[in-house]
Amino acid sequence: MTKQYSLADVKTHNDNRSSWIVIHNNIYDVTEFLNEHPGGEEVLLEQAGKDGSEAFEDVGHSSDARELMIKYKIGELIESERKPVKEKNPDWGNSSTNPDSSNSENAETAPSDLGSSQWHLES
Ligand code: HEM
Repeated sequence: MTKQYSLADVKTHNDNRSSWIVIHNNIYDVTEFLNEHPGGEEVLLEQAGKDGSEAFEDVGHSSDARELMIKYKIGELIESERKPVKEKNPDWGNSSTNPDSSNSENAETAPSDLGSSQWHLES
């Protein structure tokens, strides 16, 4: 059974002794993950005790990251506090980067066309 918590519950876990973060109505206990997070513990602590969905999406986390989260899930928000989830496509690149604009006239890094065929991920 998935446990349910309110935002008020989450709010009490807002430092490095206990860090809970809400992402898309799920609650994650990232206390043990703080010093493993590739993005650093600072950013996690900044979101600890609250809803970090937007911050999480802004980073454009990989699907690996999304898999990894499952491990830290401890529950869900109570129904009355859930928000509609606007998930971005977890695929490479998203809305803001249109493949059409890969008109590599302005080739920043690739030396002629020997470079990687993969398009450049700004993050
Ligand atoms: C349980 C929650 C989270 C997990 C499992 C997680 C996991 C990861 C992973 C695996 C990466 C490496 C890059 C990637 O695979 O996308 C990453 C990078 C990063 N994460 Fe998270 N993350 C979580 C929450 C957050 C939150 C709430 C923020 C808030 C801002 C955040 C900010 C970042 C940043 C800034 C980077 C570095 C991006 C870069 O250096 O290019 N993460 N995270």
